Amino acid sequence: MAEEWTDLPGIESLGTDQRSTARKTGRDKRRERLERKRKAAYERLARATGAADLSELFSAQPTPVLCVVNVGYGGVTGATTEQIEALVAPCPGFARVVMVHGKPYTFILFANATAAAQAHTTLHDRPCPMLADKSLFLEFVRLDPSSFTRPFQSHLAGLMNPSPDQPASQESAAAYPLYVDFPVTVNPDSLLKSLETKGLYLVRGFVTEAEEKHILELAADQADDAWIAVNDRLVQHYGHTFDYQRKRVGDQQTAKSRKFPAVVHAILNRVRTLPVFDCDEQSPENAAGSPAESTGPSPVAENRGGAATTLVEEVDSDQSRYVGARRSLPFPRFDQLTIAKYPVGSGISFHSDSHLSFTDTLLIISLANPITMEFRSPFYPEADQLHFRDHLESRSSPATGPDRGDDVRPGPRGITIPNPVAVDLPPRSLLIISGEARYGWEHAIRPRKSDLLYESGAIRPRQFRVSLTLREVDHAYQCGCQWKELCDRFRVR
Ligand SMILES: O=C(O)CCC(=O)C(=O)O
Ligand SMILES: [Fe+2]
Repeated sequence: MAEEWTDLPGIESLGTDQRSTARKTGRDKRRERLERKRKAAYERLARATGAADLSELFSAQPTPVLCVVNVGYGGVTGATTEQIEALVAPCPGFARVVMVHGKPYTFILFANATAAAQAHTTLHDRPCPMLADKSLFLEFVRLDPSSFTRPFQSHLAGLMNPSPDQPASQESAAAYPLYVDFPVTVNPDSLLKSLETKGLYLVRGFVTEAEEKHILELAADQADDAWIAVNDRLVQHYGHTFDYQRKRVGDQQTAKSRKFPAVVHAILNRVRTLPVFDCDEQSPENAAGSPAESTGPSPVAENRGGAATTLVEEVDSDQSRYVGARRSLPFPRFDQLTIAKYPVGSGISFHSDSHLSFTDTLLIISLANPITMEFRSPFYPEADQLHFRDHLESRSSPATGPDRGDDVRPGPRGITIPNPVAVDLPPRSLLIISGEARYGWEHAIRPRKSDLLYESGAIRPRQFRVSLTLREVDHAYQCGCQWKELCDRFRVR
């Protein structure tokens, strides 16, 4: 099948233009740019599908399904189902668009291979005015079981032929749960509870509406030049700066202010009363945001997710405040605050907050709008999503969730934490990242324009979000954790 692949348009010409820059015309340069984009798009698709050879996925012969290699749903350079539908609607034999949320590609289904071939001729490798003149790269999808993932294949087969005497449906693609490869949003409390065993706690509704309003107003009042642009988000540091180049804590002088806003102190004083914290550890006066006092090594600097997180007692109290395990985490002397503004589409790449710069236990407060944060760990195998789905299938309310069940095999019940795992952060929530979740896992917010909600199966468009991240500077600048691959003490400094 490799020969088939080399016949695919455009692939042979990758990187072949070696002429000197001096003699390049504007047209040559445009062509080169396009070739680079094409190469990157096919490489991205190979990574996203895990295909060793793209001939496993694509056919040189027309089939009724086209894959748009370089347009996915809602990413920064993505599109919506409706945009792609509008683009292909004039093509004879067009049936429907299928976008796999969170993936960089799109499928277009046609009544037959001839119709797909015509659309290929019309659209492939041509600038698309509806998508800011982006050139689309289209391939015919192989319709045998090795193509793409098996679950996707079975969904695709169902879509193409919903019943023997019914033609392929024209319904909106959003009605179909084609999200099999996408890490689901974790809202079931049972799964959140199992994440607590890793040191991750989500406290919904922790910040009051009045506090939220106050902080959002404070943020809105700041002049544009008071914010530092870090990729697509904007940040301000209090207490200490953070140097994103060197990936370590910076000085106090260049921080926006050495003092935290008063409202943050009020919130921190409530945080320390949560059952996860060992309340008697420190007095409230020097517990929160007193950078001038925090010059010696922290009493919790050696904790590193170790014995102090021993489970003491289950607490099953007021749902709106906190439900979780009582632990004896020492309460850090939080002295570094980052306020971040996330415009729609922006995120933060996977990272473990500097082990050397900060002690155990980080806080993330979400304001204004929800966002999905993902956690992954190199210390666990990539999760078998089917096991996780088995668990979800076993929940009692199948009617409220999307129909994900048609290829779920009977499997072990109980909770398997997926890797990566997605946690939805509602506005006014507090996320506590401690112990293994802090040292042995990385977290990220994917830069995209929407999140997929497991509970409803809905796609939730992103909206502007503000976060507060609170950490304790480790003045000893040391770490002895066991999670070496994620520890910056092993990075060249
Ligand atoms: O803003 C957030 O929600 C996360 C920020 C974060 O992970 C960080 O600054 O290290
Ligand atoms: Fe972080």
